[in-house]
Amino acid sequence: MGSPFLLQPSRSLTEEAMAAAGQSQDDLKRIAALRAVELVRSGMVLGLGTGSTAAHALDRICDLLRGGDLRDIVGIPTSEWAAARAAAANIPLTDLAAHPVVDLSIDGADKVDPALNLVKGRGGSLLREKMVEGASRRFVVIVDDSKLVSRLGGSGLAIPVEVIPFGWALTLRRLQNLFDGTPGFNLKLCTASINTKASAFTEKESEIEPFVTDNKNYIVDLFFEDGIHGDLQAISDDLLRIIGVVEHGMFLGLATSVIVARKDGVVLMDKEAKSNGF
Ligand SMILES: O=C[C@H](O)[C@H](O)[C@H](O)COP(=O)(O)O
Repeated sequence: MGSPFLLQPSRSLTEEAMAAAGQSQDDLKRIAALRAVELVRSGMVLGLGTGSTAAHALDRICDLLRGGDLRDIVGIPTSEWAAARAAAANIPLTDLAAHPVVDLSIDGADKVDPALNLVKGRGGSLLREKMVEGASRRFVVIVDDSKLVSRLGGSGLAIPVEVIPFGWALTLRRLQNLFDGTPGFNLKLCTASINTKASAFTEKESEIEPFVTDNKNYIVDLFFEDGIHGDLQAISDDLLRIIGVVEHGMFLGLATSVIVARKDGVVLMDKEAKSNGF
């Protein structure tokens, strides 16, 4: 990994641990975000993440631009939310057509497993996130330690799958069939379309139908009582083979590092060394 991306602690671990003690979850998100933004250099093409943790990174980038510590940044937003937030912060925006290679993406995650596989998309923008972060030389994930899991798909949190409204009932049945017989498996469709925070879930097709009336894609949630067992890549391939499925929220092998803010300090997980205290 090249030196521009080397994570150097800005303060001692002890000092950071003291600062983190007694902090709220949002404070921990901010701490992780600030550490990630230390990797941003003038002139970079940045992937701008979505969600409450990424918001702290955007705010910090904005402050650095305002203070003249960063210059010539262009950002590729991973959602309409990120675009609006970046525009308000005067971060110039671009897209993957103009910049097919992104220097650095910084984004939160819903869950992170020990191999740095992620679940993302609970904020409703998994497709754009996967496109931008998949095109990034480096993808740094920022989380508080509540996001760490031993296995994806458990902890009462679903794997979101984006589907198109056309033929939705057939797509749902195909998804159901894929995991038929999997212990603890349950499937629900969010009663909110893509790019909106899910507000309710339902399993009954009669309740789903009224919501599938526009041309927006929808999120189907796959619940696994005890997490996903088995080969995640094979499951990903099976999901993407279902016609009507656009993308899913498992981000496998995309994160280059994860910055975890805990009450006792900040931990870096990266591909070379799975869990380095720093
Ligand atoms: O679609 C949303 C994104 O994947 C978010 O990065 C993810 O949901 C984490 O969000 P937050 O930082 O708000 O917990």
